[in-house]
Order: sequence, then structure tokens, then C-alpha cells
Amino acid sequence: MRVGVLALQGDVREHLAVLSGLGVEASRVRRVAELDRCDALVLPGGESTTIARQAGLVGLLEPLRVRIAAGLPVLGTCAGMVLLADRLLDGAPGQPTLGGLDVTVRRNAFGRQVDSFETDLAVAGLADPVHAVFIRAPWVEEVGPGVEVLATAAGHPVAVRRGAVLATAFHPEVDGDGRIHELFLQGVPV
Ligand SMILES: NC(=O)CC[C@H](N)C(=O)O
Repeated sequence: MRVGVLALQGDVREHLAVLSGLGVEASRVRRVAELDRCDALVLPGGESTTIARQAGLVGLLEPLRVRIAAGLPVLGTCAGMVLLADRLLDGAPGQPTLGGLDVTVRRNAFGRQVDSFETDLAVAGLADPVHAVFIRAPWVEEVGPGVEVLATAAGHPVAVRRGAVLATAFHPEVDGDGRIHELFLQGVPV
């Protein structure tokens, strides 16, 4: 299996490190030909407006939408969760998303109280809590039918999954704990 990490902006290197630590073949995706070779994709944390703008500039916006809508397994973390949202609240004016996950996401949702925080979070499917790092993080405001909530913080879903699409509001790539990536990879059909 070949996992791509969308490498337009954000913490790409951290995701590549976690994936290769798990023994997975992982590579950067910056153009359509690289996307075409992927069996699964990671949308990293960073700045969703920048990632979307860059994707538009390199002609990846529409190919990403098409692949995701066709069932490409995707892990989106923080900005990646924003990008996966079918509906976005508090986006920048005209900010596009890729969609693919039937959720409403509120961008920078935790930002009004504290910009960044860390907490130990129980995640469905994992035996022990995950040390979750939230950085200007979104939360999920509403989930559509069939979307499973894996974790909540401040009363809002912060990890959700539907089929092979998993999104977290936090950054499982920054603390080197590979369990969220493993959970994602378990959902990728082989
Ligand atoms: N750490 C992050 O990925 C922050 C996400 C950022 N607030 C956004 O809207 O894209």
C-alpha cells in the first residue's frame, strides 16, 4: 500500500515520519500524477486556507475532490479535518473545502478560549488515551448519519470516522504516537 501525504503546506514531515515508523511506504503528493499513485492519503495540519489555495494553484483541488468522493481512504488532521468537511463554519471568505466527510466543522473553534492546549483523550478503538495536541483547532459541530464519533473534547466531537475517512481536530503526528495512524490504516481496504 502506498500512502500519500498532501505536501503543499503544513506538518508533512511529521506525518511521513509516523508512517515510515509504522513500516508504511509514504510519499509526498504535490501533483496529480503523485495523487494517482496513492492508495490512501493524509491531509496534514497547517493552514487550511493556504493548503486549499495551493491545491487550486497546482490543479489538485478538483482531482482531490474526485478521488475522495470516489472512496479514497483519507486521514485529515486539524487543517485536514477542515478540508474534509462537507460543511464549514467560520471559514475564510470563499474558503473552499474538498469535502468527503458528512460533518459540519467549525474552524478555529477552540481559538476563542485558548489558542492551543494538550490533553489526554480517550479514543474509541484504542485501549489507552492519546496525548492530543490542539493548535488553533477546529471541532465538529454536527455529524451526519453514519459518521462515528471516536473522541470528544469540551463536549464536541474531535475525532470522527466514516468508513475509511478519519479526521481529528488534534495532531496525532506531532507526538510520535502512531496509534491514530494505525487506526486509520486498519480501515484502508487491502
Ligand atoms: N493546527 C492546524 O492545523 C490549524 C488549522 C487552522 N486553524 C486552519 O483553519 O486551517
